[in-house]
Amino acid sequence: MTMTTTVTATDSFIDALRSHARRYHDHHPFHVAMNEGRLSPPQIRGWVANRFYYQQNIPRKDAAILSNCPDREVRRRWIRRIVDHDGTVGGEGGIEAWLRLGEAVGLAREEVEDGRHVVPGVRFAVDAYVTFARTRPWVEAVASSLTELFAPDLMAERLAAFERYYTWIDGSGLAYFRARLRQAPRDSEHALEVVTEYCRSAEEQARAVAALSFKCDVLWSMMDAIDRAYVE
Ligand SMILES: O=C(O)c1cc(C(=O)O)c2c(n1)C(=O)C(=O)c1cc(C(=O)O)[nH]c1-2
Repeated sequence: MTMTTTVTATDSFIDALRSHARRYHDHHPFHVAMNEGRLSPPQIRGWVANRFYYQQNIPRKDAAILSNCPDREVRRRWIRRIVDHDGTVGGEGGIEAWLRLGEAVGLAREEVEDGRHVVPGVRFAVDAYVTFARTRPWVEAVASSLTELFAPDLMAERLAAFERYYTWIDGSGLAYFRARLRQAPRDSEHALEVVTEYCRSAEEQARAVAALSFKCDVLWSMMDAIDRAYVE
């Protein structure tokens, strides 16, 4: 009886999390235009340069989670995310791969790294995500990473769109997205294990769901700011 009740509560919790797919940024008009091949080279460049600010800050966000997390088993797996983005030596890691994407779309490394193209709304949204991870309970920060449940479908669609429509971009520049196709499912599976383990009460589960809503807002706000700067 207790068992059945627990399973049902966990299932509806997972459903509530997964239902956020509806609010994911793949539905944003800018992403829709990107995946339909309707963006110009300057618009693609604007997106790549702005998204770099997100990439740059993901390891700091994950380090904030590590610093707040008392569970050694969780830390052992979570630390992998930082290594994935930073690499361990020069020339490796997701941030480097994103810089190469920048080069492939015609942006000099320096102009991506120094953030000169980053618009205020993107900076504000990314900073809010890092602050959330620093200041909220670590399990909520883990829950906020669960947008990655929805990322692989978008990555696959994006890869196909780039190969089909944006043939002016050298295919080697897309390595970042290929790597995320493997990493995102592994990461989101772990994050889902953690939140289902730690969020048992209705209140804890509601806070996890709210954290994921917040993160959907972060991603959506970034797209709004990019859209405003390069499309409208
Ligand atoms: O391009 C995208 O649409 C997209 C979305 C997300 C996401 O859903 O948060 C991430 C990424 N990419 C990504 O590359 C990445 O490394 C990443 C880390 C995280 C996170 O919250 O910890 N999300 C994402």
